[in-house]
Amino acid sequence: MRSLLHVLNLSVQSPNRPILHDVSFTLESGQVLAITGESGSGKSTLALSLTGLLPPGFQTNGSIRLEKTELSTLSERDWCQIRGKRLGMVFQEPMTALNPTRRIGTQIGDTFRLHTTLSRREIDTETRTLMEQVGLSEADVSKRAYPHQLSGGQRQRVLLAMALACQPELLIADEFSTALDARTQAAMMALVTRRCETQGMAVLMISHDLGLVRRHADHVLVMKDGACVEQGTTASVFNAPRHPYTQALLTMSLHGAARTPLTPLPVFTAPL
Ligand SMILES: Nc1ncnc2c1ncn2[C@@H]1O[C@H](COP(=O)(O)OP(=O)(O)OP(=O)(O)O)[C@@H](O)[C@H]1O
Repeated sequence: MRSLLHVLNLSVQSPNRPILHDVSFTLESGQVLAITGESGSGKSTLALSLTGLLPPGFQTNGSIRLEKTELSTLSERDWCQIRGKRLGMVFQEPMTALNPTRRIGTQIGDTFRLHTTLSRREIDTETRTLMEQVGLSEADVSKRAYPHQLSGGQRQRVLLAMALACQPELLIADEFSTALDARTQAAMMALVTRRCETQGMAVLMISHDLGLVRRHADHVLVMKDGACVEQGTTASVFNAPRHPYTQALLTMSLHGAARTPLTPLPVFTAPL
């Protein structure tokens, strides 16, 4: 296994105040790292820093290295070569990530058009295969459909297809399965895990769902107030949490109370 992502002393400052403080971790290829912590602890800010998508006016310090590429100083032009190709992303709200005016097949195909030299026919075949892999069979969803014709879960599947299209080295998934039903969530995670095993893809998943984290992550990093309070293998963090905050999170989760104080309930988008 090779070391893929190195984050060293990453700090992020919004125009008003510091948000992340000296966050450091590494992620190896083929491994799943879960970032967890309560609402407002900085998980999404971390995901945005790793994808070069922080809002204007935010400043970062420290290093984010994807193998030999330093990401923290990349120009927007260079980012376009990395996002969608070496780095796949799936975020929480599929409707904002998809273009409402373009058919879903076209949007999946765009990823191939942008990053590969595949012919039109090959892109068509790849798009169909990917749609099947994420559970969007032709019988249920046409690739000619528009995002608004899909349910929230189907839109998340489209986003996952786009993220996986170019076989990225790293997938960053921010609460992407939170709004999915248990069966769909399990199917999507199985697909992601298979990519880790067969292609060595690494996954940084952000989730407040400790059950999901325990089932799927190899390592866990716990965040509080923009800092990492604990990190380690999933077994060590769950079986012998050292930090009182981690202990409290696990206790709340055990008693089914985690969701209430940690994060608002997910918003479901009903099928149209
Ligand atoms: N665009 C922004 N401008 C200013 N502050 C922001 C912005 N986005 C996030 N923050 C602040 O940064 C802190 C961390 O927010 P972030 O969304 O990263 O937390 P989170 O752990 O992902 O929370 P959640 O689980 O609710 O998504 C919060 O205090 C938030 O108010």
